[in-house]
Amino acid sequence: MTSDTSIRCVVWFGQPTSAERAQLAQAGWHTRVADAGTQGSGVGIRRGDMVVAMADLRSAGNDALLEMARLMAEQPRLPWLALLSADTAVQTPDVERVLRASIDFFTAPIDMQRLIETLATLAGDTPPPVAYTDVPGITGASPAMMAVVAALRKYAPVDLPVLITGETGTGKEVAARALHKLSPRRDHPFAAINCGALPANLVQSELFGHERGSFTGANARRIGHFEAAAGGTVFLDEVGDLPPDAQISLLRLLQEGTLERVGSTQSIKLDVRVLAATHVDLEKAVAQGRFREDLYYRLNVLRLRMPALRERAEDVLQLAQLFLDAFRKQHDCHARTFSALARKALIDFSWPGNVRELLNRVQRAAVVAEGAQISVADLDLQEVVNLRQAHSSLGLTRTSAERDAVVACLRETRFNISECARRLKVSRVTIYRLCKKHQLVLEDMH
Ligand SMILES: Nc1ncnc2c1ncn2[C@@H]1O[C@H](COP(=O)(O)OP(=O)(O)OP(=O)(O)O)[C@@H](O)[C@H]1O
Repeated sequence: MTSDTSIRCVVWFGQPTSAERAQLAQAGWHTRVADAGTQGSGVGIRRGDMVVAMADLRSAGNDALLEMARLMAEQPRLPWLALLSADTAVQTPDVERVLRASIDFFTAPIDMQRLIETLATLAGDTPPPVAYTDVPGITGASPAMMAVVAALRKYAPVDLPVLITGETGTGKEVAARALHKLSPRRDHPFAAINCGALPANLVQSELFGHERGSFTGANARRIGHFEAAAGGTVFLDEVGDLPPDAQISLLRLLQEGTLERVGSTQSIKLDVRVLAATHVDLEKAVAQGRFREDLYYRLNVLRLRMPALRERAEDVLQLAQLFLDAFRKQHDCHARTFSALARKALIDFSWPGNVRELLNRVQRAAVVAEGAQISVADLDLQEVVNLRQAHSSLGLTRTSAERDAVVACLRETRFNISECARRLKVSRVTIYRLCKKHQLVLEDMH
């Protein structure tokens, strides 16, 4: 974190041009030129300063390059950026090492605007991810999330039950809280109850309360969660787990707006809005007789489906950065961003545990990451990368086998396209298409 007195400094290993220095100064960055060979770790970093290191390879000779790679290995906590000339040989091992250790790289002519934007991101200046100010807790700008936000705005002021569906960790409770906060009930209580976690013999008393002496251990009158939330909203998570007697009581509350405490026959009038969530197929539970059909219709007046994270890949990076930034505010952690490979893995992963899993993985990665960027290994997503590589090498194998088969058949048929098509059991047009795809020029092959 930077403080008011901290400075923003680019420690430049190499030679910045005066125009580059001037533009950085204008953006609030002080440039300190350092010599990789002599300065090593003594770059004069003050605690609290925001420092970014620049590995300028544009005119670096072999020795400077080696020094730079060594320095980067020694200073993994510094965020490094690399500058390349148009003819830097990027495939050489030393340049590769530098690029791997860099958060980003820029090729001459340097796009100073992008460079300054990157510095601002590293300093934490980027505007927070799109968080809908009037829809608290909801982040994401994907079309699927926009649809959710539109539904939340529409449903919030209507005093009817909402059935929220979606896989585990998709944000059903977040959506329920948003509905409450956007509704006229916002100044009254919000109670979230996981029906699956209530002890079976106490569900009725937990939800609707009990009178003194109504069962063994009921030493005093107790009001239940519904009464405690009077005037507000009750969110019933895993509503499909409610036992039959609690289903009847809930139906009565929804139909007549009344409840009875366990051990009492007195009806109590109550004003609460009920939101319910399920990650199981409630229709199936109705068909199997495990859930009352009349209650299902009462709860399912308005329906909201929370999309799985894999359906909104656009949101993954935004959420990941949001979770990392939030973690950094609370903990001393070096990680500021994600490596390019880690970003790709985050997008490619299927996220069976949805947003909750993303949050957990990012927090764990932030703890274990050694440097400024979170790697694939920190996220424990190495398998995703391996799978992608396996797919791409399978693709390459298929492509080269296809090319070989076409070339062999063309040779055998003495470049008779009709005969080749007949033997490969494809049309003549397909043979021409395959020749084009594999860049086979028929005249060259004779
Ligand atoms: N759109 C979002 N923006 C920011 N954080 C989110 C979002 N959606 C979910 N989260 C976070 O993900 C975690 C899981 O969300 P939540 O508990 O609402 O999921 P759920 O669908 O109710 O899960 P379950 O079915 O397991 O009860 C929470 O920490 C929540 O804050």
